[in-house]
Amino acid sequence: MTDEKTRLAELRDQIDSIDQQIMDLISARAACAQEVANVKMAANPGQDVFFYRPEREAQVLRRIKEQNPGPLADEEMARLFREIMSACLALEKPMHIAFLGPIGTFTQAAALKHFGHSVISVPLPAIDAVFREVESGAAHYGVVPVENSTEGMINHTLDMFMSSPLKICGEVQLRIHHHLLVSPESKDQEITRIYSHQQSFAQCRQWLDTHRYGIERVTVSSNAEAARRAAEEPGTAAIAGDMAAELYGLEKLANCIEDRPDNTTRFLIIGREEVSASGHDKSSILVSMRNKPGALYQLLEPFHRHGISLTRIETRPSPSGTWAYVFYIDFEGHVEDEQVRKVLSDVDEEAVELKKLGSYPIGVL
Ligand SMILES: O=C(O)C(=O)C[C@]1(C(=O)O)C=C[C@@H](O)C=C1
Repeated sequence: MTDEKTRLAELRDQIDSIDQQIMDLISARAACAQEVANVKMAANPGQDVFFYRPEREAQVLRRIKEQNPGPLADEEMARLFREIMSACLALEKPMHIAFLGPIGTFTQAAALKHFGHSVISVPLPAIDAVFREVESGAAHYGVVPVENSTEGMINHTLDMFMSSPLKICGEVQLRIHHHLLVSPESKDQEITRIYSHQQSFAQCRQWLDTHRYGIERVTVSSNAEAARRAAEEPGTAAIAGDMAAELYGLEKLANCIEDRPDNTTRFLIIGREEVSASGHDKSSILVSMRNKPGALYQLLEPFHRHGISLTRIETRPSPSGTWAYVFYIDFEGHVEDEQVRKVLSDVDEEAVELKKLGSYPIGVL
């Protein structure tokens, strides 16, 4: 044998033996998770058992990122553990996750990034349908988009919280890369029409005006639907992401055409229960104030006084009357924290209505 062959054979023997150890350890971990499920069921006989623990998952993934010795990148190591935990949770209870579909959307990519690939993901046609599926108990959790770094808030999602009893259980951010996609048959043809979702057109406006000026742009209900049409109609293209391209066998005419290279969408995980503190959390509330001078100051002043950082404030028209407003506020901390408790009590005194939408771990992945 040559030196190369000898050395490769040695290294591959080492890899085989390490793989065996990894497998034994993953199996031991999975058996532990099964036992955790037994303990949870025994402690809550006849009740709804919450097998998925977002705060615990966030703590596990944070520790992995902190203690990762390399050479794998922290994100890569966390992704591997994300999948191990996903498989362990599926052993405890297979999770049904509703998401804004159809399959191949960025929301599905966000759902899989957050929960891993061992969940059953259920596509639904609209944001309110995702809420209803979780409210009725048909799905354990739901995933909906809430804001994009280029285009701003997704108002439909914010407005759903005014009437829904659901809680926010988590958040996940996804870098959004859009491509100009065509079917292999259309690759050498003239493109006369481009399909996409209205948000994606907005995120690629400058690129389209510069590189495909004058071509008809047709808005459809999702990027995946755009990809489906481009796959079926010769001479058309779609703006969509990698998942949709793969699903419909499309090729890239142009790669990463979003106007801002940091284009990111934030998604919320919605569920029926409150999440305990993970040590690095965020909270969301909806507040309506009396329409009087200084109302906004009165609302924000307690946050300053108690040293709580706001991460977002949005104004939405109130369903209760013309020119009345509801504020949607995200801030750092958990409702179990002393300072947050004080802020919320001060805000509650001044507000017409205060609705706590949930405290949840700040996205780890
Ligand atoms: O710690 C638990 O409660 C578990 O169920 C175990 C485990 C894990 O695999 O680490 C699995 C699912 C939960 O979402 C969190 C953690």
